[in-house]
Amino acid sequence: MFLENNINTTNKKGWIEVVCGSMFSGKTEELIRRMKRAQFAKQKVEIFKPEIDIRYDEEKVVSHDANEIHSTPVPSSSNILLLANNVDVVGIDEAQFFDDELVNVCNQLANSGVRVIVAGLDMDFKGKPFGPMPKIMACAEYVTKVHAICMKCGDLANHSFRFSENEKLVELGETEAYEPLCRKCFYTHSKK
Ligand SMILES: Nc1ncnc2c1ncn2[C@@H]1O[C@H](COP(=O)(O)OP(=O)(O)O)[C@@H](O)[C@H]1O
Ligand SMILES: Cc1cn([C@H]2C[C@H](O)[C@@H](COP(=O)(O)O)O2)c(=O)[nH]c1=O
Ligand SMILES: [Zn+2]
Repeated sequence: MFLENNINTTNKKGWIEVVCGSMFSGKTEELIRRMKRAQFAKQKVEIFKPEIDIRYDEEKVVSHDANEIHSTPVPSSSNILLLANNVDVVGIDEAQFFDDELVNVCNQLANSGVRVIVAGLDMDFKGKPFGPMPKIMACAEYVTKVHAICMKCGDLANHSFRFSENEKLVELGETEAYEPLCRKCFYTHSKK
C-alpha cells in the first residue's frame, strides 16, 4: 500500500505519483483513497478527468465498485493549470485520454509545490503504451502498478482485452466491451 509523504506547508515541495494498470485493476479506487486521505488531512484537493469520460457520471470520478468523489471534467490538459489554483493535491483520472501536454502540466504543478496523482491505463487494447502515460511515468517520483484478476485463468492481469473488432483507440466501455487478461491469455486470445 502506498504511504504518502507529508506535505510540508512552509517549504512546499511537489511531486508526481502515477497509479497505472489495466481496466478493473483498482486505479480509480486507489486514486479516490489517496484523495480522501488528503481531505482528512485538511489539504485542498481538486480532481480532474477528461470531458469525454462520462460513463458513470458527468461530474464525479466513479470506480467500478461505485466509490465516488467530486471531479471537474475538462476538455484538455491546459484547463487543469487554469483551474488548479491554491491547491495542495491535484488528482487526474483517465489520464490516458489527455493530450501529451499533460506531461508539462503535471511537471509545472509539481514544480510549484503541488502533489499530483495521475491514474490511467498504461496500455491500450492492443497492448501498446497509451497516450501521455509512459512520459508521465518517466517523470514521476512514484509509480504504482495495480493489477486486475485475469478472467480466463485467475492470474494477475495487466492487459485490457477488447471483445469487439473496432480498431479505434478510444472506445468507452465496461464489462460488456472489455475484460482484464494476463499476458499469456491476452496473446492467446488476440491471435484467434
Ligand atoms: N477481473 C477483475 N479483477 C479485479 N477487480 C475487478 C474485476 N472485475 C471487476 N472488478 C471490480 O473492479 C474494482 C476496481 O474498480 P476501479 O477502481 O474502477 O478500476 P479501474 O479504475 O482500474 O478500472 C474492483 O474492486 C472489483 O470490485
Ligand atoms: C483498453 C482501452 C480502454 N478504453 C476505454 C474503456 C473505458 O471507458 C476506459 C478505461 O476505464 P477504466 O477506468 O480503466 O476501467 O478506457 C479505450 O478507449 N481504449 C482502449 O484501448
Ligand atoms: Zn490468464
